[in-house]
Amino acid sequence: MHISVIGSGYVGTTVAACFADLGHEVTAIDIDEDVVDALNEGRAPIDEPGLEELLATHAGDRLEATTSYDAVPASDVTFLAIGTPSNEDGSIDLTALEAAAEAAGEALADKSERHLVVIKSTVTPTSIGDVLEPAVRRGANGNENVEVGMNPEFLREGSAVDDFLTPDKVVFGTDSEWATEKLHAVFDPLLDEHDADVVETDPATASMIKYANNAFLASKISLVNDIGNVCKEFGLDAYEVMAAVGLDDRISEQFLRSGVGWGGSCFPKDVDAIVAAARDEDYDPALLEAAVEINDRQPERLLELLEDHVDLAGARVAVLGLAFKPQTDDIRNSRAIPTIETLRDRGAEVVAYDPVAADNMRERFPEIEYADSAASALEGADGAVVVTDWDEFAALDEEFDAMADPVVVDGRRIVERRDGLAYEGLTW
Ligand SMILES: NC(=O)C1=CN([C@@H]2O[C@H](COP(=O)(O)OP(=O)(O)OC[C@H]3O[C@@H](n4cnc5c(N)ncnc54)[C@H](O)[C@@H]3O)[C@@H](O)[C@H]2O)C=CC1
Ligand SMILES: O=C(O)[C@H]1O[C@H](OP(=O)(O)OP(=O)(O)OC[C@H]2O[C@@H](n3ccc(=O)[nH]c3=O)[C@H](O)[C@@H]2O)[C@H](O)[C@@H](O)[C@@H]1O
Repeated sequence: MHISVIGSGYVGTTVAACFADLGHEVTAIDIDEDVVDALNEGRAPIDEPGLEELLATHAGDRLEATTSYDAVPASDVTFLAIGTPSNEDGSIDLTALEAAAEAAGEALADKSERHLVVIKSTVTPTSIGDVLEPAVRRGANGNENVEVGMNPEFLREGSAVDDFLTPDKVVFGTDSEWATEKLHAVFDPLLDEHDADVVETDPATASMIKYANNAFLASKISLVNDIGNVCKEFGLDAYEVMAAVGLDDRISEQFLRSGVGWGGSCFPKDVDAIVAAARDEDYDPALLEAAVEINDRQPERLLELLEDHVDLAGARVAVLGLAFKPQTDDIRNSRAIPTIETLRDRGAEVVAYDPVAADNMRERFPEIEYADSAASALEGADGAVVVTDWDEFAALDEEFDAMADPVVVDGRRIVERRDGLAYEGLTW
């Protein structure tokens, strides 16, 4: 099959490279020429394990990239993987996706065979019917051969290729059997290799499945954080408690790590977007609002625990970990951001360290100090907090002895407790 993928960011690049690997002819389309050049040279514009290898194998062969939409009508199916950020009020901003949907429609205005345009981006349940399908139709000048479907994506940053190629489920949201069959033709090479559940539904339900998935996972972590805070009050270890709770199949052992909370480019924006969409329909999703509030409070609790040991005004505090999770340099909505902001508000001098994300954080906080190792961040510090669970922090030991006062508040349960180190766990 010939597939065009519009948008070559985290999702679009991964999807395009994986479709090529599954044997399809793929054209990746992006407005960013640097991204297009990188793809054509077989280089990954983003850092994801396994992606560079796939691109190097397929670029110039089954995969090509371009800034032109001319490849759209020549393909059998088109996927749209454009960003869907938040407006100021948390609601979904469809501007970029709507523009790309209309441009895809324009490219298809004269196509005489049926063509499926699939929304891969995360969009609210009314987005396709109210905004995106009309945009495609407007562009296509009413060409009845063009149909719109939805295929939400569940991959995680840091394991994008592996997650895409070994999904638990794939969701096809379509308005016709023909469109469902097209999506089967796209995904059957994957489903032949890997057993995954296939959910066939309509586009609005498919959109909601994606939000329900992310809202559930984010709320699960917030619930675990709430329970973890209670554990801490009783002097109990939330990790021991949740390890036992997770043995219940109905709960599962995954996403039970309590601590400083969830960040990243999707959980915060997606929970905000579905909350805003629900409020638009005059429903207040109280549990989702509470999940956000608990998440916002965790960095503050981390620093309250530090303040039990250190007077923050004038103190030198090491912040270990800046990325929103390990194995990425992505700092979007990282819990390190409110942590650093509050430390500075309280008059602390911040020295930050992350193995890969420091350059990105420097753009956000150019005025703080960045150390080139955890050891040098800790040297002479009056206190330390751990915000990201990088493996290397588990090996820290005598480095704490070089602190002015060896105090660490661990927001991710990664540092080893030992004599001579005042250690506080956030929820243990
Ligand atoms: N990042 C992730 O891990 C996941 C993201 N998603 C969803 O997938 C969607 C895309 O997210 P990302 O890939 O992270 O976004 P991104 O921001 O990394 O990539 C978007 C790409 O679209 C390009 N673009 C913008 N306008 C264009 C146009 N008119 N024509 C062609 N290209 C255009 C940009 O240059 C950029 O390369 C979002 O809705 C997101 O919520 C879903 C699952 C996972
Ligand atoms: O829609 C998306 O973009 C994606 O969002 C998340 O993926 P991602 O944000 O890449 O990363 P996760 O591994 O889910 O971690 C998100 C945040 O939760 C935190 N987390 C995760 C698990 C846990 O037990 N505790 C916890 O605090 C992480 O530290 C991180 O800050 C989802 O896991 C993906 O399924 C989804 O496709």
